[in-house]
Amino acid sequence: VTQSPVWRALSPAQQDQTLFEERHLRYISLLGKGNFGSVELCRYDPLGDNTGELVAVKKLQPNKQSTMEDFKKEVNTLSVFHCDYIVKYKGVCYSMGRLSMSLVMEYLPYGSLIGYLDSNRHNVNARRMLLFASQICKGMEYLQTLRYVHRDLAARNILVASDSLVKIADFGLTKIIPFDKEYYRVTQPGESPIFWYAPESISESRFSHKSDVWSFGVVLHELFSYCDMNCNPKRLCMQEIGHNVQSPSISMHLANILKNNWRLPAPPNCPPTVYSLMNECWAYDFEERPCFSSLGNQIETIMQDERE
Ligand SMILES: N#CCCn1cc(-c2nc(Nc3ccc(C4CCNCC4)cc3)nc3c2CCN3)cn1
Repeated sequence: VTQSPVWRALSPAQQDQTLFEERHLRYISLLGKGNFGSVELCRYDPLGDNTGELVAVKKLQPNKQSTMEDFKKEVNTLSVFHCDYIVKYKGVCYSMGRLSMSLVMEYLPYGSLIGYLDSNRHNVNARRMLLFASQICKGMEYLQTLRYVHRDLAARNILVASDSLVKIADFGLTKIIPFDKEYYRVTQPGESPIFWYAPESISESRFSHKSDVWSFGVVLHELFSYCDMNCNPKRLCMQEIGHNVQSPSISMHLANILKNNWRLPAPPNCPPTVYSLMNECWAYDFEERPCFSSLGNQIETIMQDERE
């Protein structure tokens, strides 16, 4: 279509396929809400005949946590990624005369890993979980080649494209590591998902590919727990810390129990090889943690054994 005479007649702005006109975005339903804003299911229907494509539109809720500046960074970050295991950027939609903007992405029909595993627990076996884990690994390996740290790797931010494909989403907290350092130090830790954080991230706000590896270990735990809310990482950590402990000393208590070598317990029926992989990711010293490429190889090996 982009070489037809009709197309050639359009102006460059009209040919820009990453620009979505608000008047053609038809709201269908709410897909997710967070401290970032909200994600809506819309149909982009310029012909007005319901033949348009379904898209996921993330609208920014400017609040104390996330500003328009952060949102623009998130849009720019996502727009440079081209990877089968990272949710696809489609473009932006400006409204109120460029005063507000929305991020348009591919719509993944099965939602987040949390809802999917909870409702498909009987037909998702260890092999399929390892397939998902290896895809997340490949996505993280790709991010690492571009020097990005995700900083919010968690099952809630993994989306399910089909019964055999998951993708990493939500790059609201993603940072690029400066060329002369091996880590990123955050100044203003907002709403921090500390139960997915490595010890050095909790106590020094220090983030690196190795802190993403720690979070990947927690995602493995969520996977093999079928994202059961009764044994999610936050609940298990709070049980250990003591439910009566209040913020902000929770992070200090969490840092302490991790320093004393407490770790999340093995999920029920979790293969011992998978639990030891989690514990490799949870090495206290970040230099001892495996890199994503070695994690990917180990997962492939375990998948072979699971097949036999
Ligand atoms: N990550 C992150 C946190 C923010 N967030 C992202 C999305 C998102 N959801 C989908 N798809 C989606 C979502 C839910 C359902 C159902 C599940 C059953 N209950 C009813 C709803 C179905 C399909 N596709 C996306 C996105 C972003 C790009 N493409 C939602 N929240």
